[in-house]
Amino acid sequence: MFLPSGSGQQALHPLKPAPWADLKVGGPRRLLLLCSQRLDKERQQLPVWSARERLVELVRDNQVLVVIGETGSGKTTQIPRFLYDAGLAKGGAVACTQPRRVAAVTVAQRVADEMGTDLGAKVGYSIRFDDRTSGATRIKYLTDGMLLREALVDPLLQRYKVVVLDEAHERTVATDVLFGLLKAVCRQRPADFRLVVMSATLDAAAFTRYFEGAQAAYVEGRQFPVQVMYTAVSEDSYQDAAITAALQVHCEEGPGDILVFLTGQDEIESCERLISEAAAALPPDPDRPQLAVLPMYAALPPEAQLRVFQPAPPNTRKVILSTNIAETSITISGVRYVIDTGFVKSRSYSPRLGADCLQVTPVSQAQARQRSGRAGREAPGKAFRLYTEASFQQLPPTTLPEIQRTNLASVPHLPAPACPLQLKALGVADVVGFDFMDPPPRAALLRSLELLLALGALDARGDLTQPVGAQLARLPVEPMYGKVLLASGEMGCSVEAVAVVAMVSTDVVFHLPRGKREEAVEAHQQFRCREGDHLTLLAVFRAYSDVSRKGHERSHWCRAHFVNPRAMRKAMDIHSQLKEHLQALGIPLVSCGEDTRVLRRALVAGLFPHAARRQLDGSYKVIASGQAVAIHPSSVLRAQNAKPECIVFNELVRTTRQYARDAVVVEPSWLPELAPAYFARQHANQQHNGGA
Ligand SMILES: Nc1ncnc2c1ncn2[C@@H]1O[C@H](COP(=O)(O)OP(=O)(O)OP(=O)(O)O)[C@@H](O)[C@H]1O
Repeated sequence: MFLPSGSGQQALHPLKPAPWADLKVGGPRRLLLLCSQRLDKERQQLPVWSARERLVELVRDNQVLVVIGETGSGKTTQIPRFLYDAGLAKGGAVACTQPRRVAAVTVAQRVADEMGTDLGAKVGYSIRFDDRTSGATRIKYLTDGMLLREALVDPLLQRYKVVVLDEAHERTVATDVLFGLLKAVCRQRPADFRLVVMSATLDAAAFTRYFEGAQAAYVEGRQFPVQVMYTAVSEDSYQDAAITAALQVHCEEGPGDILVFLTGQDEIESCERLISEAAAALPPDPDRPQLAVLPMYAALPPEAQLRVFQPAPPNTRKVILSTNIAETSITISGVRYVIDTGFVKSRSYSPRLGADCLQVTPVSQAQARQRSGRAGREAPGKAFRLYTEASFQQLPPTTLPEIQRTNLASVPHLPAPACPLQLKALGVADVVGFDFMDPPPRAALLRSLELLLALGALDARGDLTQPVGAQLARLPVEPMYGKVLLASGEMGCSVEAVAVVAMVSTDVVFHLPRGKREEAVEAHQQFRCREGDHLTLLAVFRAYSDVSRKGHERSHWCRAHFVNPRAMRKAMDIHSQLKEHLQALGIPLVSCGEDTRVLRRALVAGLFPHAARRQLDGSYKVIASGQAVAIHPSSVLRAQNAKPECIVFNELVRTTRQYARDAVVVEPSWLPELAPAYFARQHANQQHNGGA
């Protein structure tokens, strides 16, 4: 690997803002038909097209079909439609699940374009807090978590005649729970329900064994070849290697956009800066296009994510720096080159911490193949793996199912919490004995049941409690936050609690633009609340709500205060949905005004498993696990001299050390008062283990 010669010697003009920034996805109605005619030709070139009659026949004849086909062969966009066109959804609809929200949205848009209809009409999508479907929707792309939520009110999924579980290799907790539920639905609806399980990288035998009697179908061929390249020797720093490789491709390869897989937002932001700077310093070359660097990660506002999908303007090459959210299902038009660092940030349970943490780990071979697959969607492509071929061979063939590596009590991306809570709400009495394809570790299940017990969602017999457990299962937030909402109703601060939960559920609120960081920090100062991040977010919410909705006043306010306007719009939307949920559950909406004590007590009532206490040396320890944590650098509590004695926090993140993110100051005496059974048990365990 080498940097293009002469780099860093001469500064070029900085990049101009991308002119496609304001484009909207979708187009005028009259263009739809023309567009769909062109797309019809494209879909007929896909490998699944020639297999369509056989696939439809197999689905007709078999209740469960496992489809394996190369990335880009057309599974996601075509198979749901084949089944719909063949009448297999008659009297109902086809649901197609996706592990990621961005995939559900963009694939639905593509299929709507191909069918010449508006999104939300015959084809729609449903993701948490965003439903784009109507009574006319017959093909619905949705996250697997959303299908689980639907199963809560409609356990036999009567509205669907066919469910397609796509990207089944990803094995999120939600998909694994769905496997078990759908197996039961198959048993109970033998005549009018069909299940299709799809992936490019799947152990078909394991699936046909699990879904007894299932057939497997292989779709041969891929549309375009992808040449895979490895490094000759191992790289010391995958970030440096990624930057070098991106510039190398830019300088040496023909036209086409570049998709780089990194692990997280911080890393993406620093690489974005470094690549832009290095590109600006390249020696002038009239034949070389401009470089536009675009980030792509889950916390990015949806509109910013969709910008990645807009074509680059003439004479510009896009470099998209993405986490694994661009790894499966999606097609980013124009991408011909993939740079795979070989790493991913994934959530796993740390027995040492007694909690989940995000850790950078090597990808599996299946993930590496999915990543490479993003390069050959519209033309032949190249994938540059920043590791040696020998290292690839040593990677695990598939990713360990999330259900086997996480704390099941709080899987944050599940819209309704925790699979044990979901399962209980779905009427599964014996969660430990549930027909999981790969059962989670018994200890993890028991731990999550324990947490649900501590939250009052289960009783001592392990049954769902009424009303608390049933209410928690219906709220579209993690059970700990659900508990905050329920407690806030009783304590008299639900107006504030709903706002806080909406704010922690939206995207990153505070905007710190490069070059204006100090100005932004200064502008944020007025919201800072000494008592913690939740109250700071509440202050932003209140200030924003006070601004008139007329004209562009709210946008102006956001700009002046360096607040992300989309995050605020999303928070307002979540806020109104949560309010509706609380009203439906009969929870009163009452305000505590300026009495933050009441609100902080409500936060303790739900977040008590995430309580940490200051030690003599000024460090913190999580009370439940005894592990050391530091308050996250982004927290308002870091800016103060006095360290609070006790905090509760949203989540643990592990970078160079363990951090507690989003923390609020609480009084230690509230913990045993508001969660007596939990802290009595903790105390007993510590005595038993000889701890302090
Ligand atoms: N938004 C889009 N823009 C342009 N082309 C697209 C788009 N979506 C799909 N395609 C085309 O359709 C092909 C098939 O996409 P599809 O997602 O159905 O494949 P797949 O077999 O499900 O792949 P994967 O396993 O990677 O998800 C792509 O390779 C691409 O050529």
